[in-house]
Amino acid sequence: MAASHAGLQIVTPFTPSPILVALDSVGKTFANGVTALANVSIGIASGEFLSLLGPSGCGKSTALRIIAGLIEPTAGRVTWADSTDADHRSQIGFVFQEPTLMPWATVAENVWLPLRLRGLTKRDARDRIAESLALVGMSDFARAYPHELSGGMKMRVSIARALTLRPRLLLMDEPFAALDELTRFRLNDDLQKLRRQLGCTVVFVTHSVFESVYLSDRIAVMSARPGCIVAEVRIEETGDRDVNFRTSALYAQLCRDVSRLLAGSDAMEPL
Ligand SMILES: Nc1ncnc2c1ncn2[C@@H]1O[C@H](COP(=O)(O)OP(=O)(O)OP(=O)(O)O)[C@@H](O)[C@H]1O
Repeated sequence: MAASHAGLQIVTPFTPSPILVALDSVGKTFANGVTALANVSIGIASGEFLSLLGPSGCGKSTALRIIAGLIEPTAGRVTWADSTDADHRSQIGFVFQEPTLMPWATVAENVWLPLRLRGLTKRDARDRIAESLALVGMSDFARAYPHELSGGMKMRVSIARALTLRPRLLLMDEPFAALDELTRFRLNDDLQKLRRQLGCTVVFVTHSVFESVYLSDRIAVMSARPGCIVAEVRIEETGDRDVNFRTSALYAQLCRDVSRLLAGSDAMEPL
């Protein structure tokens, strides 16, 4: 262990259990010669909230897309602990930075999409659509169109859509980066509740130290490109993550510690 404070543990490396998905020496060099990731190894524990925190361009989205199976790594591999099924897409929900809603379709029709792609009629999907909208507090807007919604509401719909298949793993790529601070805080709180309610595992990409400390059980700090994990920080705070936590001395201390790690990440050896 490299360092320890009340509520924070910096660990090298940390192996949680039971593992849901593991990245083993994963690297990615794109066709244009850009190496986005080098030698990334990390286990994602069932039920944990893991943030990938790093500077812009360090390969966070690339790592997420590799976990999702949207792109293949050029080195190493991704393994799912308890499944030999080659296609894990049905176990994954993906939330992008933009809500990416279909503008011509209602909120309910947007949330129906993943079920529709699996052959469910709107009638068959009705209960699941209603449940998913209720989870994100959007039941009253089922018939609205995206242009009638605020940015935060669109993101709620995008999260509802990602949850319709009740994924084991929710992958979120800077979902709140474009939102104003108050909306972001509210969605952070609601995401905490959702995660507790559904018990799903979350991998969350962000370059916000504050957001990562507020939300995570563990933060993987990445260095600039080619991205690799240089530190893993475990947030030991087990109480509610709420306004009291956000305004506490502990939270301020944790943010300071993680900021320092991030600032020094380029000089650190990969884990
Ligand atoms: N399809 C692609 N082809 C070529 N290069 C790519 C491709 N996708 C990403 N890259 C490059 O890989 C590097 C990592 O990109 P990535 O989007 O994963 O970083 P990031 O950490 O998520 O960045 P940000 O925080 O700004 O979203 C960048 O230099 C980017 O230009």
